[in-house]
Amino acid sequence: MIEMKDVWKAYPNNMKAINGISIRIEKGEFVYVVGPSGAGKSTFIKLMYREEKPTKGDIVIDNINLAKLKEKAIPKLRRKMGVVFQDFKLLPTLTVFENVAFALEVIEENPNVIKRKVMDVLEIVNLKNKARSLPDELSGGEQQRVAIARAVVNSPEVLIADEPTGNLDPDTAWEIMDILDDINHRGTTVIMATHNKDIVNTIKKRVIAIESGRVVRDEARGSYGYEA
Ligand SMILES: Nc1ncnc2c1ncn2[C@@H]1O[C@H](COP(=O)(O)OP(=O)(O)OP(=O)(O)O)[C@@H](O)[C@H]1O
Repeated sequence: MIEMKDVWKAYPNNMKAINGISIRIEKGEFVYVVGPSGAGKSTFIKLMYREEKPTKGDIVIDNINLAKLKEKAIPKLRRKMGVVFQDFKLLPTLTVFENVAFALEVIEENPNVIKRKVMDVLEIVNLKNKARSLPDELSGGEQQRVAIARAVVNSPEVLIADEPTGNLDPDTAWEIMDILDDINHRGTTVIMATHNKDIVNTIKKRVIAIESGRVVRDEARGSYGYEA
C-alpha cells in the first residue's frame, strides 16, 4: 500500500512541481498517471521511489515514511520497488543476463539462485534466447523487456514505470503493455506515467490525472482525457 498525505514538492529553483497531493494506492492495483507535459508526473513518480524528497507531507510505503527515511535505508526501500524508464538505462557492456543479474549480485545472492531467478524472469519477458546478447544487439522493445526483467527480478511489491513505451513504435508498445499486465496479474502493483492515449483508453485501469502538480481526476477504469 502506498499513501501520499498532502505532499508538496518545490525544486531548489523554487519550481513548485507538486502542490498538495493526497492519494492511496492499494496492493495489486494498476494505475496510469497522465497529464500534460510539465504537469508533475515524473516528480510524482520520483517521490515514490525516493529519487526526490517531498518539501512537505508524508509518503508511506508499507509502513515506511519516505519523508523521514535516512539515506542509508534507501537501498532497503528500493528492494521493494522496481523502476523502468523511457530510455531503458541498460549497462551497455553487460549481456542481457548480466544486466538482469546485477541487482541480485549487489545484494550478494547465491549464484545458483541468481541463475534461476534471472532465467525465470527472462522467460516472463520472453527473452531467454537472448540471454547472451548485448543491449545494442537488441531492438528497442527487447531492450525495454530486459529493463522490465531487471526491475522485477527481485520480486518487488511495486513496479514504477515512467513512460515505458515512450521510445517505442505502437506495436512494440502493446507488447510491453502485455508484459506489464502479466506482471500485475502475478501480484505486483504497477504505477505507470504515460502519454499513450490509445493504451490508456483501451486497456482500462485506474487513471490519476495530474495538472499543475495537483490531482484533477482519479477514476477507476478511467480514460486518457487529453488530446494525444
Ligand atoms: N530537477 C528539477 N529542478 C527544477 N525543476 C524541475 C526539475 N525536475 C522537474 N522540474 C520542473 O517541475 C515541473 C514538473 O516536471 P515533471 O518532469 O515532473 O513533469 P512531467 O509531467 O513528468 O512532464 P513530461 O510529461 O514532459 O515528462 C516542470 O515545470 C519541470 O520543469
